[in-house]
Amino acid sequence: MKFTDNLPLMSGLPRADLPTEESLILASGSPRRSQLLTAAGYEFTVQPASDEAECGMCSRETAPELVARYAYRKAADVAAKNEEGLILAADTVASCYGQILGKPHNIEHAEAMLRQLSGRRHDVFSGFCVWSVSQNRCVVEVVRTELQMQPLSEPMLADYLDSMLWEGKAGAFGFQDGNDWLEVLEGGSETNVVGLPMERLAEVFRDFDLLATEISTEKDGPSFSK
Ligand SMILES: Cc1cn([C@H]2C[C@H](O)[C@@H](COP(=O)(O)OP(=O)(O)OP(=O)(O)O)O2)c(=O)[nH]c1=O
Repeated sequence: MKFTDNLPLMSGLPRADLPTEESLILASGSPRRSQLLTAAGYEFTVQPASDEAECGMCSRETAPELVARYAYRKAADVAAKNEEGLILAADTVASCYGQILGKPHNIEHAEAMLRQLSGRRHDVFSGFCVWSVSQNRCVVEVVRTELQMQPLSEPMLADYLDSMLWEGKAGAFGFQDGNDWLEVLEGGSETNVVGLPMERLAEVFRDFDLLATEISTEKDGPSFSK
């Protein structure tokens, strides 16, 4: 089987007007998030958050709580460096039977994650934060998508590990990398799986005035449970 990172879901992505006059700043180094925003027709600059924004895993934290907290921290990190701007940050993890799977550290870690997911249902959660520096208000949202991974044969697993496409991807897989190895069961946002739920993002831009809350002084942002 040939694997390529090709984001087949690029047409017809929803786009909404930005809720403030500020320029959009993507606080993420993820190439997928840039590609999705570009494909939807947004203009933006990229300022990845510093690595420290994504640290400190709490043992009792659920996957949606974690991605909400990281998205908020990444947005806060970049907001602190800008006098104005509409900051967009996100974080994505996979979750399988309560275990949170982030980005693999190396090929052995990637293999262990893929063996764990093989043939199983699991969830992908993306949290995102839209933060207006001029208004000092933000929205944090989390979207869940449930997936079924086909059982991976040994040659398929070896091919995918050799391709190195797992690098930098939560759960060590790219939804965009295979042909039919992953099926969406519920929460049908394919863009959510690859790092940014474009449908919900457009709604949040549209309803920002209603949804946004004052930025608190709390380092990890508003408590989030879903
Ligand atoms: C599940 C899945 C994740 N991913 C990617 C999206 C994210 O880039 C990455 C999860 O890591 P994140 O920590 O969410 O993002 P990042 O490190 O790439 O970028 P930044 O922290 O600067 O925002 O996994 C895919 O590309 N395809 C998939 O199917």
